[in-house]
Amino acid sequence: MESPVVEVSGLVMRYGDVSAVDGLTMSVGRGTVTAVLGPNGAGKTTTIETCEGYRRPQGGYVRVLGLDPITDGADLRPRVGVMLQQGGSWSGARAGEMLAHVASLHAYPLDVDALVERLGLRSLGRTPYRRMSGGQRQRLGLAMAIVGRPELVFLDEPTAGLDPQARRATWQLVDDLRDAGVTVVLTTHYMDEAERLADQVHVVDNGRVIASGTPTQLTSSGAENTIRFTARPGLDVGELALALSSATKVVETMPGAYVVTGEVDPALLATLTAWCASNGVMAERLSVERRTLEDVFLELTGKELR
Ligand SMILES: Nc1ncnc2c1ncn2[C@@H]1O[C@H](COP(=O)(O)OP(=O)(O)OP(=O)(O)O)[C@@H](O)[C@H]1O
Repeated sequence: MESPVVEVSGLVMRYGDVSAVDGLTMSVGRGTVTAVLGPNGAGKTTTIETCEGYRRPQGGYVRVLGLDPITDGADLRPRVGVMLQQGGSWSGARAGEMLAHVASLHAYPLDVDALVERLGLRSLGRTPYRRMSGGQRQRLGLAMAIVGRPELVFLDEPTAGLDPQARRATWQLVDDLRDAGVTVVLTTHYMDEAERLADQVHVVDNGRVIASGTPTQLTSSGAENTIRFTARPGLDVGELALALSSATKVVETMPGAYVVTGEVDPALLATLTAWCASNGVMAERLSVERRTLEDVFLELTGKELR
């Protein structure tokens, strides 16, 4: 099997008495988009910053492109793009200048002008960094992370605080990176973003990975999904439930409104419609509702605030 692009094994990180990362293990395959999700303070940023070589593991190890991010930092820097949660630019610098500077440090940079256009940074003109809005800084940070055509990009909350247009532009850019074979590791609090972008999701809580999989695997594993339909009131829900399977529940929530919960698969749907047909029932407005990644996330990490 191809070796992972990022390998984190048993990582332990503490800040004084605070355990930030507690034996975290995950790997990232080449050319994939991986989302790291977790509540505030779960240890995502600490883990990513360790992969970027900003922190030294206190336990376990981290390999990036097969190298040690600290001792092999000089080899890794031209190959890895980094977008930090907090900007990282000189207060007087202008977007075009910053990008041109970062581009000049790389052998085969992207076209700076095209990138400026793409991320809507053109209108900034001579605006210095300190006067840019949060979203503009964010977009500049993203541009700086990718201008050097890296093989691997770390994006820490790339769309936090962005307006819907900029969010979509960022998503498109991540899609393009994947198409170009670039490996992307991102953290996000937007579950729809993870669902939309990620090939692989790792859910982190209390400094450990507590679930991993594709968004579809996570939303369908052991899933209690739901079918809703309307029909004439007073159907024999007990008999219907029996016809479906022992683990399925059927409830008439209001006269004529039915909710079926259980492991919803194609066979169950077929049995349901067959039962309706043989009982002369016209099921209307039938919909299958899959759990969202947000539902799964809240089930895994609980609902209380961190
Ligand atoms: N420099 C630091 N000094 C002390 N404690 C820190 C420091 N950085 C992080 N921590 C603590 O380590 C834990 C993990 O923080 P981290 O920033 O890695 O979490 P996160 O998952 O990225 O959270 P968020 O989603 O809020 O960005 C938290 O309890 C945090 O308070």
